[in-house]
Amino acid sequence: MRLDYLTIFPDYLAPLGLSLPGKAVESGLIDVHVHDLREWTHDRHRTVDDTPYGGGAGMVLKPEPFGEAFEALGVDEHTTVVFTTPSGEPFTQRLAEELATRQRLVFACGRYEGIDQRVIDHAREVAEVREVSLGDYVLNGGEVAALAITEAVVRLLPGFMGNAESLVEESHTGGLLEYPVYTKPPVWDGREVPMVLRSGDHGLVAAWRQEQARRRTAERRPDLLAPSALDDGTPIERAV
Ligand SMILES: Nc1ncccc1[N+](=O)[O-]
Repeated sequence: MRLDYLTIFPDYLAPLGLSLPGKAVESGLIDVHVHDLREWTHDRHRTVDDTPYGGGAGMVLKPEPFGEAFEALGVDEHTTVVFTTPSGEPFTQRLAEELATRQRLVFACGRYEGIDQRVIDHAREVAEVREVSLGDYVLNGGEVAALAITEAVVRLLPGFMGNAESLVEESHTGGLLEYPVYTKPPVWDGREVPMVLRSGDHGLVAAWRQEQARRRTAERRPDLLAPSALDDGTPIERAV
């Protein structure tokens, strides 16, 4: 998978060379390119933003640099352009799984009051476009969201996580939150590991974990259990 990032703060995406994504780069699983949007400006001040038509506070990112960057990067029908924006669709594990099937992602990171709408309209004519939000809060820009989405997507790529098994029982994979986990020592701080987990009875352990996952989900995320108004009747997969 090739990943390109368009940003006015390229240093913000430096972590892409570390931890999980870094390993994937070395192994050739992903090909990462971070681009400073100002590469596609031509004035002395390398201007990327201007005041909003219609008035209002703040600045809007101009369309020309993005248009030239998409052209230079060869954005086409084989590309998925991800605009990270608070007005986007919510980022979920399901969307991560969908993006993990794409051959190329180009992240367009907004800043200030956002990107001129014509950039998005133009991109929709030449590529697949997803406007994605990390959550219902306002960050200063889309770089943090691009990093988070990258990590969630890249770790799903076949052959990326050393132990593919660890991808199976995770929060949000089976529609429920993950059960509590324990490791040695058997007693710590006067607290014992639940005996069932040390019973060696895999059936009992699985049942206990399923119950813990359902209880935790009911307490913290009842929305994951209640059929939503948008429910099309597809049953929610249960954690194994
Ligand atoms: N929440 C956000 N705030 C600003 C820019 C991008 C954002 N996001 O979630 O992608």
